[in-house]
Amino acid sequence: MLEPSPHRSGFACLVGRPNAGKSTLTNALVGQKVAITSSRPQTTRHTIRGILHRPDAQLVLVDTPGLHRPRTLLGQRLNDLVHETLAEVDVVALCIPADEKVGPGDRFIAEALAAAPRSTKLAFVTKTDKASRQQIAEQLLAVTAMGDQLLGGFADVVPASAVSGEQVDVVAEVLLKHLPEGPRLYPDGELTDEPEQVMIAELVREAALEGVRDELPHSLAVVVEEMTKPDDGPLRVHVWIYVERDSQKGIVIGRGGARLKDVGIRSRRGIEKLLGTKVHLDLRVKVAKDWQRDPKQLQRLGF
Ligand SMILES: Nc1nc2c(ncn2[C@@H]2O[C@H](COP(=O)(O)OP(=O)(O)OP(=O)(O)O)[C@@H](O)[C@H]2O)c(=O)[nH]1
Repeated sequence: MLEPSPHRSGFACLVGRPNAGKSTLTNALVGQKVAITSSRPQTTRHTIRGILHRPDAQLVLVDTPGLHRPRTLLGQRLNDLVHETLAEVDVVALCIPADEKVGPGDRFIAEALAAAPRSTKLAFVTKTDKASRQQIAEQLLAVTAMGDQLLGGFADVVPASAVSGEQVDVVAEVLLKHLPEGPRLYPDGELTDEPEQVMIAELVREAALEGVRDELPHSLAVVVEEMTKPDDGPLRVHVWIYVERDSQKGIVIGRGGARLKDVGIRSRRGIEKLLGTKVHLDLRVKVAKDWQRDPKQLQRLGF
């Protein structure tokens, strides 16, 4: 009789430039929307874990913010978070889009990975649906060469598309293959250990950012102030959206409050789906001046 293969478990983390497709790939791997995707860079603020369950393995995916050169205290905090995460995980995968040349941003991150000696390093060439076969082949070579040069080689380099689903199964297999032997870390069926309130805040944040100007992503923080359940009605969720300036408050609220109303309708749908119950959502917009630079405010807003 064949010996059953040992159970594997551990943590993996996808890193890469802003917009490299980390959140979308995380969602494709876990099969549920846990991380927040947006066509704007640098929207992933929290370390969000998705869990991949297999009979013989369990992978805990940690989705970090994009590693970037910090400009503000918030940027610095995000980078610290990334470095802490990198030092702790078993596998780190650098995501590089198939349709964009390997550049200084990718090399900056590869060098940061070299400073985390414990973990296995992989590379995923993402968004292959946007590139020709020729482009993908060239990108695989370029990424492999960069790995050889900067961190002694990637253990595996895999092309995939989270949008078409092509090769996502291979990405999962490769991530699991490099995990150490170990027991189950979480019960079956658990997809994320993010607190509900953080996920609710992220849903509102995503809706509030949809279709607005470029400087807003870094100037917006969302906090769930209170959740109450009256006997005779749906769950009431009170959420505050913080902006830095009055002008930004105007953008979020929109003419006659139309935009905020729309944000409320769209995020309420997501929250109801997440919680599986009817929700009354109360959204308020507040100005917290220069919150990105103020340690006290950052702490209050959960950073
Ligand atoms: N065509 C295509 N688009 C993709 C794919 N994966 C991601 N995208 C798009 O690329 C953009 C960025 O994707 P994200 O997953 O948010 O990227 P990210 O690396 O998590 O970005 P940050 O949170 O800014 O660090 C979004 O508009 C996605 O829809 C893919 O496989 N194919």
